[in-house]
Amino acid sequence: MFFNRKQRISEKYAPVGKIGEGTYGLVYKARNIQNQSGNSEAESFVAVKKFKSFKSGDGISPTAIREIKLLRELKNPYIVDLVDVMLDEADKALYLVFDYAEHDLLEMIRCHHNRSAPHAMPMHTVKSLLWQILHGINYLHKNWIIHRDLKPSNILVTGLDKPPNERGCVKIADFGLARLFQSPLRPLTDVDAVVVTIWYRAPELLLGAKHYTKAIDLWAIGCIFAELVTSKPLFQGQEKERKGDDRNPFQSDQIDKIFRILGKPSVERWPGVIDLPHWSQAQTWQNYPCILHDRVRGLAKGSSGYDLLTKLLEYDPDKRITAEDALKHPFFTEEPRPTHIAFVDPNIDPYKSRPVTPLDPKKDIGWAMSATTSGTNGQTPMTRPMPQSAPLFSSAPPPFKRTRINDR
Ligand SMILES: Nc1ncnc2c1ncn2[C@@H]1O[C@H](COP(=O)(O)OP(=O)(O)OP(=O)(O)O)[C@@H](O)[C@H]1O
Repeated sequence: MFFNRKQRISEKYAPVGKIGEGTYGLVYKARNIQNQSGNSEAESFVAVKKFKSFKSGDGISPTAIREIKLLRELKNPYIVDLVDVMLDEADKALYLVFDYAEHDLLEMIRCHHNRSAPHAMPMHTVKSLLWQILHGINYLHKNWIIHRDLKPSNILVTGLDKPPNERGCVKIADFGLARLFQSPLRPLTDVDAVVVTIWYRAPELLLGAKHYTKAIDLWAIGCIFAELVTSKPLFQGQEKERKGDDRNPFQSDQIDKIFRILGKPSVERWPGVIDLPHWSQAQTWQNYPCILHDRVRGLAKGSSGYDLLTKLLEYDPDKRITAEDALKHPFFTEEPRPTHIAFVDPNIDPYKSRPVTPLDPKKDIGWAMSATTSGTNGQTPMTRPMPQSAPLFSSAPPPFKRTRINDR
């Protein structure tokens, strides 16, 4: 199924428009043409992620190919489905085709933050989103995959184009790609001024820990939980740019923002902190009282929701709650109970549809323009499913330029 059928991407998916530009490439909305055979099936959409050109001869390693295969085998209701992997011979690009989701948390939160009419996200929605995120991450962690880049734009949510019982459902995106296409501690800014947000980054990484653990995903989930409740990022540090050889500078402002809200960690509370490279510098800073309850007023101090939040935002990664234990927390057995449909009414989607930008012939080359080229001269780019040993990238592909997340 994965490698054995030769087929052009344009035979399976018709581009509709562009929906985004991430670190690795452009993302398009496309119509699934094969689903349209017969009138009975409803129109279905996919998101096609185009990874930038590969040079023939330079290669993706067999290990990376195995990992993409592995990603295709991961199936969970709360993980975005990778439905196809294709190579385009003409524009030398790799296309990953995902199931389409109408929303992401960045846009949903923005809708509640709306300056003219701010309104908090309903607690049923907050709890259902958090519960689904934890289920998806628990599944990934059980499969030994650490997401590493959890943030609101990577948490997708399905809309009304899906059947009623599949609406308002979380689909975690962008997992696994980090390990495939970036070095473990990717610089925060790259040659093309790509900015990676640090707001969801765990304190152990900020203080210089060299290894990713599952606990870093739980920290990010804690930050996202607080943001769902307040419609504002909890720790908004200023990113320090990389200079010269220093690819991962000490993000002192981000750690300062955390200390100012949670208080500075003590060695008694987090014994391992003394082994972290930047602790000697950070420990000299002023101490602050914990004011978390003041920042997350939607969760009363003695409530189960507040208790779960503090367990997710535990400084010591060894003591931080796991996804499995978080799912057993009393917060989820109290009313309102979480459901797999996060909308209050499955027939009403209160969020704006994802903006789709028209295709630009100057930028959207190859398959994205195939809808126009195929009709004229029949020269549609030849695209085929990825062969097992196909060379792609010998090293990480050049990242696309993107806007800062806080500017979006
Ligand atoms: N399966 C999908 N369905 C619908 N939209 C998607 C899908 N996958 C990604 N997107 C959207 O496409 C846009 C770009 O996504 P992408 O993951 O490439 O970048 P990002 O998350 O914005 O940044 P980064 O690459 O740094 O993580 C985002 O708005 C994202 O929500």
